[in-house]
Amino acid sequence: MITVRGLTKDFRAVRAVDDLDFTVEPGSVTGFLGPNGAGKSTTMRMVLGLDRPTSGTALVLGRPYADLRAPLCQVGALLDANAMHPGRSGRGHLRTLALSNGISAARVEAVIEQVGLGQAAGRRVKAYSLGMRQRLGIAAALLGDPAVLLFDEPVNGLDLDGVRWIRALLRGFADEGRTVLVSSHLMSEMQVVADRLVIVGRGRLVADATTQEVLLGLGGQRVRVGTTAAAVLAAALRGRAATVEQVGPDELDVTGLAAREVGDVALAVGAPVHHLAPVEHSLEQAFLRLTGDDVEYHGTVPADPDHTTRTPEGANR
Ligand SMILES: Nc1ncnc2c1ncn2[C@@H]1O[C@H](COP(=O)(O)OP(=O)(O)OP(=O)(O)O)[C@@H](O)[C@H]1O
Repeated sequence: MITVRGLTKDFRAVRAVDDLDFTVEPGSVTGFLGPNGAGKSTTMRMVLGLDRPTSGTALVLGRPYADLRAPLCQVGALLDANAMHPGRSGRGHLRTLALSNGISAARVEAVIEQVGLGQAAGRRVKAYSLGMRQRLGIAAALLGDPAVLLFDEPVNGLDLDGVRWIRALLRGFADEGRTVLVSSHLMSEMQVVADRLVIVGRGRLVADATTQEVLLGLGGQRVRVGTTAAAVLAAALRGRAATVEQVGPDELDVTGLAAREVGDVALAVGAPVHHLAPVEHSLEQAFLRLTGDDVEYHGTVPADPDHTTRTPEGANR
């Protein structure tokens, strides 16, 4: 388990992490999601004792990382796949780590096989592709067979095979009961792999919920209804405490009532219904709604065709 409480980190004038609170439980994959510069890496570094918090705590298995007796056997981490001695072989890199942590050479061979580097283990790291480095970094994280695993952007730069392999690996670790925290700025990736999401923007917690809850707008299921009596229906729905947004001349988005209830209200006020369906949001849309104001660096993007469906009420602030 990873427990983060009131975690804050300032780099001079920059508040990289701002009073974060969240818990990562064993047995599921928790996605740590946020735009570039949101503070994900800094948070992970503090969990791993590599950066000192300005205030607050980050505990692994109930202790600060520095107090763990055999850290490599309790926590495995992949932070930067390029942080390896380029002149060493993959096997040499793992043996050095193993030696300094009392881990056997047999275990080194086992993790080499587990990550599929058998053929390449004798080659120097500088000849490795990014995908091979990621595999080697993951082998290092697995060396001590730890209960807690942290991966910072593990699919960056990987081809589809590599991405699928990582997905299966993360799922397997969670199913074994390990605690798995995996950061990414790729919403589509997290939608596939994460059971829970901790979403940050500008260092602050934006959402902490199951992936399903985030997809449903953090509990606010939305129903889109097409009717030529939009004004009448909107007034009736508001009378039932629903939130209603006109998204087209003959179209309303309704939050706070199920599709069936919206249909019943329409029938009661005699509003003809042309279509009626729950709106499925992709995680990408939910993410943009949640972090829209918290992106550190905005680029210029084409107009969002779905902009009309955005409302602020899904945000958990
Ligand atoms: N060592 C440092 N010195 C000064 N500022 C830093 C340092 N490390 C991070 N920052 C700043 O802290 C903020 C958070 O950065 P961080 O790398 O933690 O974000 P991130 O969510 O991991 O981003 P990315 O997805 O781009 O990796 C940024 O504004 C960054 O510029």
